[in-house]
Amino acid sequence: MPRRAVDGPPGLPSPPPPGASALPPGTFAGTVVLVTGGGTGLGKAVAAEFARLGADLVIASRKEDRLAAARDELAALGGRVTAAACDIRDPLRVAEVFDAAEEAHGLPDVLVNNAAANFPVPSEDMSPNAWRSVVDATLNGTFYMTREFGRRHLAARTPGSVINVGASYAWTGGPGFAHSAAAKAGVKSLVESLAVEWGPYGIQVNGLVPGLMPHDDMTEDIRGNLDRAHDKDARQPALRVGRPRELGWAATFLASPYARFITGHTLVVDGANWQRRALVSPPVVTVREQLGRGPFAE
Ligand SMILES: CCCCCCCCCCC/C=C/C(=O)SCCNC(=O)CCNC(=O)[C@H](O)C(C)(C)COP(=O)(O)OP(=O)(O)OC[C@H]1O[C@@H](n2cnc3c(N)ncnc32)[C@H](O)[C@@H]1OP(=O)(O)O
Ligand SMILES: NC(=O)C1=CN([C@@H]2O[C@H](COP(=O)(O)OP(=O)(O)OC[C@H]3O[C@@H](n4cnc5c(N)ncnc54)[C@H](OP(=O)(O)O)[C@@H]3O)[C@@H](O)[C@H]2O)C=CC1
Repeated sequence: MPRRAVDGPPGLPSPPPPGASALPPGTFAGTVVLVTGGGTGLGKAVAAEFARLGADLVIASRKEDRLAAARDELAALGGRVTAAACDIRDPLRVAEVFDAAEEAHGLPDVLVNNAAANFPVPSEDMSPNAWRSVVDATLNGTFYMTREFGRRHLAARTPGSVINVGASYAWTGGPGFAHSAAAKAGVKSLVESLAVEWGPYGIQVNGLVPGLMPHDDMTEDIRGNLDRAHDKDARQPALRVGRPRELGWAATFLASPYARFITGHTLVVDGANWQRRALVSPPVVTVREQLGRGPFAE
């Protein structure tokens, strides 16, 4: 397949079509993959790529209706799929999800910590509970899931692979998303700590960062702000946004036998958008203005 038509548009080429897999058929046969937030958006896209390669799935999040719909969609790709309702901010519920997974399929071999909470808000408007809500789901929930996975594998003396979905503002900071950026920085740090702690036990821990990958499940808050940023493709060095399946292919690679020596690494799938820096940038627009908010009033 040519990478680009001779007279095609500039920018990075389009990816293969939906339904294509990045690895040999059956790469994950006999493997169980647990994806948090696997009922929507990028989590569902990641789960789908594992299913196409033969994995059984456990998808976990809070809303049972969305989980049930996704379970049926994912099961149509071949494997067995269990949906587990769970708020990952509750460590007891997290343990119960692993119990349910073990009962239905055996201990998951792969954990994808994809669930997160986020909304744009100027920091001066953010309530303590808003901060807590986002950090609790994004950082604490990721730790509770990872801890449970690690403890069970250490006890069973079995190898495993953890993939933590991050965001590039873990490195750069995220004006308008201070809670999420701080939490994602913590998630990235967890990858680096736990890869070293658990390498001796055969457990890989990697990070995976999507660039802008719009999808139909985006929350109203995020979608609303995205819709205001017209011409999204032209604002990326790739001259296009990412496709959720591109994250799925990267996740399957990181968890595959072909990546056994990769751990403690965070792979960014964003067409180099986060490295876009200039000494003279576009004029500063405050977060309040970007969000269409009036002057701060206590
Ligand atoms: C500025 C530039 C814009 C550019 C746009 C580009 C966008 C690209 C972003 C790319 C990065 C994306 C990263 C992601 O993480 S996307 C994942 C997003 N998905 C989700 O968040 C799904 C789950 N989310 C939720 O369930 C909810 O949205 C919520 C996070 C709010 C959690 O729900 P929960 O039930 O736990 O919480 P509450 O509803 O009780 O609220 C808790 C407190 O938070 C306050 N809150 C809620 N929303 C807002 C808001 N929009 N602004 C300010 N404050 C908010 C709420 O009032 C509660 O606080 P109080 O008790 O003090 O009132
Ligand atoms: N889309 C993008 O462009 C980008 C996304 N990301 C990251 O990708 C990941 C997926 O995002 P995306 O698919 O876009 O967003 P979604 O809003 O579609 O996914 C978030 C998922 O997390 C679940 N979730 C949220 N809170 C909890 C909780 N407390 N307990 C259990 N599950 C929870 C939600 O399910 P439920 O409501 O049922 O609980 C939902 O399925 C996130 O980590 C996000 O930070 C990073 C950069 C860019």
